[in-house]
Amino acid sequence: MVSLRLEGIGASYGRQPIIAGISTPAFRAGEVVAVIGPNAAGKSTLFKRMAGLLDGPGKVRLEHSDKGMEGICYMPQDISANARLTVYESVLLARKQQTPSWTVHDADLALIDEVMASLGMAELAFRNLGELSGGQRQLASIAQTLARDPEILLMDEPTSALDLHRQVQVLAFMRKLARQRNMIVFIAIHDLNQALRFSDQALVIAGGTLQASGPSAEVITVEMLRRVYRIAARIERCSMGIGHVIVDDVV
Ligand SMILES: Nc1ncnc2c1ncn2[C@@H]1O[C@H](COP(=O)(O)OP(=O)(O)OP(=O)(O)O)[C@@H](O)[C@H]1O
Repeated sequence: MVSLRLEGIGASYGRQPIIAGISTPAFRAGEVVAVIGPNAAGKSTLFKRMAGLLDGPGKVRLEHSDKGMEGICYMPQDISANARLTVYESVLLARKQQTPSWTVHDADLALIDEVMASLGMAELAFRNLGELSGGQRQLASIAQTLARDPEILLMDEPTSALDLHRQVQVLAFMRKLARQRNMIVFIAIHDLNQALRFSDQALVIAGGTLQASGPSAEVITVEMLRRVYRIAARIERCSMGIGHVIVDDVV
């Protein structure tokens, strides 16, 4: 089963270094990894570097991968939808871009139906992309990404435009899918309570460098919140034993 480790990763825009020296332990198939940190910390830049969209020092080390770098799929934060396609067509197109032939098989259609049903968006299938709300566009983008059948998924704030019901639906689905399909799912996310609930591991990025990594409950601590986010907070366990961040003030 696939594993991924970062070794001294860096990236720049022009001459401006944005991230540097990011090394991690190995992440394993089935894990959801929350990538957290303040605005402009370098989370999207890290994803672009991991997906091979930016050059830079360091290595993305994959082991036991069937697809190599081809299996890394990046879902960007900004999702424009100018194409005159229905949601279904856009998901099918995303699926066929990954395969050598344009022939559509029953298995392709079954996978798309399953993904759209699991995301609770079957009723959007024949709507045009251009007429969707922000949240609906985000769901369409998630479906397109999943139809590519990635081994490693890099999702940049995939729930930022979704209502609470859909946030939980999508994050719970991603966690289930990571385990079922033996994927590693990295999710850049600002909601630390959702990170505590739905991720196995967390990476904290600030100022372009790695501040902490490890099991989410060990990484998202009162001390880290003060140091990295400059907030005074408590972390209290709910009746289900999951930690919740309660913010008292900025520091
Ligand atoms: N195309 C670009 N050209 C130049 N600088 C860029 C470019 N894209 C991002 N940056 C800069 O790189 C830094 C890191 O940006 P990045 O988008 O990686 O942060 P982020 O952690 O994802 O932030 P956020 O949480 O606000 O989405 C920022 O200072 C940003 O202004």
